[in-house]
Amino acid sequence: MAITTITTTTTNPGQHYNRFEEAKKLDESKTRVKGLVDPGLTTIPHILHHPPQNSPNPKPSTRNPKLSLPIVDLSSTRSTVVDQIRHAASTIGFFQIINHDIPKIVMDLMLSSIKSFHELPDTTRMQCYGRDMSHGVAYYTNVDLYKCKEANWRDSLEVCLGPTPPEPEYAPEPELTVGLKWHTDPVGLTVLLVNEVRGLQVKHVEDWIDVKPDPSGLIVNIGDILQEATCDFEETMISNDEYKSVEHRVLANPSREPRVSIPVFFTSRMTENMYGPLSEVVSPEKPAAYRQFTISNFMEKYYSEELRGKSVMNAYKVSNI
Ligand SMILES: O=C(O)CCC(=O)C(=O)O
Ligand SMILES: [Fe+2]
Repeated sequence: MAITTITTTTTNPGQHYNRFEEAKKLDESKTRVKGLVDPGLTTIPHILHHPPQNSPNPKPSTRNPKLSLPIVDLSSTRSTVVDQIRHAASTIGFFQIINHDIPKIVMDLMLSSIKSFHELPDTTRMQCYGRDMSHGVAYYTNVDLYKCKEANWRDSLEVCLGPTPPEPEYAPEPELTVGLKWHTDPVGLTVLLVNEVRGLQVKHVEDWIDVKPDPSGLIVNIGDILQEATCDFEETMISNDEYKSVEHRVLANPSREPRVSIPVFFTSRMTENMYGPLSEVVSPEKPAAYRQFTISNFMEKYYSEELRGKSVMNAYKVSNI
């Protein structure tokens, strides 16, 4: 793994700090960002300071004050649902689904069990800390801790659910987050369950839309690689810009109640198969906007950098070759 040392200036001119050393200290202490506030810390370490351009809009958008995520009601007729999803996927790139038949009690139990995991005594939880996904489970603070300039206020429990689920002793638990830099998801589709603590924002043209989650709904967003969920996972495509993988971020959580989110990422296997825009979405008027790629190459590229908007997708644009 390539590790980059980035040294930046503190807010006090003239003072420097070694970002890599601070990242290493945070990682090796296994305290995670939650562990920083547990003893009652009132200031945050420098590594978590973001420049103003990463900060949230101070006010809601004045251009589009009413913008919100489209709702797709899964109890409607199939053709209505298909039309609504197609429209949402090709405009905002995000939508909320309601009437999905997942009992509310199951959703609440998922959220509360994740919260309980993150609240386990340090000694128990620290045993799980690590970035190695070879057993299908990892638990760490900041996926790009050694690559990013500024760290996010976010601890994650990552579980690989398929094709081989984790061994039983590694209990699957998704993740808790209270702050995430703007990014797109390097997957086909993300289905997201969040608790009542707000924070998710979605970029639409020049605005950041505050997502107001429906308590019994699920949020869905289009990822960089749009996937057709066939049984053998072979039919993968980029929709040639027809569907939008949009930038989103999570604001730092000012409340005492932790923000819990459970994103389930649907993606393809890491094969050497070549993927690219499907022939159905390519025409003389709309030639392929992306070159062919392998999922493993795409993922390697994505995780070799810090989380950063659409930079990886753009690297595959035909116009950028
Ligand atoms: O926590 C959230 O609401 C969003 C999480 C997210 O965007 C991600 O994990 O990719
Ligand atoms: Fe995301």
